[in-house]
Amino acid sequence: MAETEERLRRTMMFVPGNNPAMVKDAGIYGADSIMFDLEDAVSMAEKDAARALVYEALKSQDYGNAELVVRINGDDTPYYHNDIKAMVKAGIDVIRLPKTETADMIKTLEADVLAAEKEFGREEGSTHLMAAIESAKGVLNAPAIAAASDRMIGIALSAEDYTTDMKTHRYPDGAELEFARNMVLHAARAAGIAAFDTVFTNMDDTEGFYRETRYIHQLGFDGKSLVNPRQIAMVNEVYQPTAKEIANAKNVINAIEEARIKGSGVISMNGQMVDRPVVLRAQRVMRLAKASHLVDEEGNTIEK
Ligand SMILES: CC(=O)SCCNC(=O)CCNC(=O)[C@H](O)C(C)(C)COP(=O)(O)OP(=O)(O)OC[C@H]1O[C@@H](n2cnc3c(N)ncnc32)[C@H](O)[C@@H]1OP(=O)(O)O
Ligand SMILES: O=C([O-])CC(=O)C(=O)O
Ligand SMILES: [Mg+2]
Repeated sequence: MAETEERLRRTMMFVPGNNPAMVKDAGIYGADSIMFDLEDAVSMAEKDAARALVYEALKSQDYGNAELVVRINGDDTPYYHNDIKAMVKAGIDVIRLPKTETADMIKTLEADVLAAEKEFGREEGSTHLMAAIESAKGVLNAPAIAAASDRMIGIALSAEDYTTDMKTHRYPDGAELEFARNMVLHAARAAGIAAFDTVFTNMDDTEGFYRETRYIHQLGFDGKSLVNPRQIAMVNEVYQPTAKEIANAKNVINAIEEARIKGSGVISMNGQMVDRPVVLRAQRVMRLAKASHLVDEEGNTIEK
């Protein structure tokens, strides 16, 4: 992937760090990002064993092109420093801080990660960060959290803890999450990083999962945190562009290329103005189409 090209992050799947079979096989399902969990999926008694298991897996398993993320334990726990050290030593791509409430928490994490990179001889700055927003305070501070470090690649809403903090619970229509979703999304976009929607935990409610995914796709989220591999294909299906969107994107890209050759940055295509934002959207559609195996590297439609 070219350095400047935006990475697709439609699916970030939680994998309980204390489950050897799940940790071993996590790469076979095609998630864009695999998120090993050392926090709430792991009981206190298993914290050290889970950290060791994930460390060994990162050193020995091949997870292909998936981005590798770990959700560490918070800085108010005795596990936080050991989690950071082990994961940086193992060369994790991204550390996800749970229950992030302030920009200072990210700045502290950044300093701790830098110290670990120096200690274990890893390239300084190579460990990226993301924050999970799980409380009213976190939501209100989301813009500062998202902009707290150059290492930040995204912020995620975590609705299970958030609705508990708000003294409510999750409803099918999601009205209780409207403000938080919009805050997280705007904070991410303003900082130029990715926005992730929260998990959907009722594995039997396929219709509800599709409804929620279509909704967050419409809002503009990059993707969702997931708890089960069966959810990956459903998210990809919602995020894959339609044949009409792909055809239109190709026309836009061809038209702007012709305009560029003629020395112009804006042209009219079937009565519609085509300029930079339209081109950027078209390029994103083509990236999604490639990732969804609907077109090849050259942009030609793959016949099914
Ligand atoms: C609020 C929060 O903090 S959420 C984040 C913390 N929670 C988690 O991490 C939970 C992760 N998810 C899970 O543990 C499970 O998916 C459950 C408990 C939700 C459902 O479990 P099951 O009903 O057994 O799932 P299912 O039958 O779909 O499993 C099918 C296969 O996928 C595997 N699998 C299921 N979930 C995962 C996962 N998250 N990661 C990797 N593999 C998984 C199973 O091991 C099984 O593999 P097998 O066919 O080789 O035996
Ligand atoms: O990050 C998530 O979506 C899962 C989580 O911890 C929460 O909802 O509290
Ligand atoms: Mg949580």
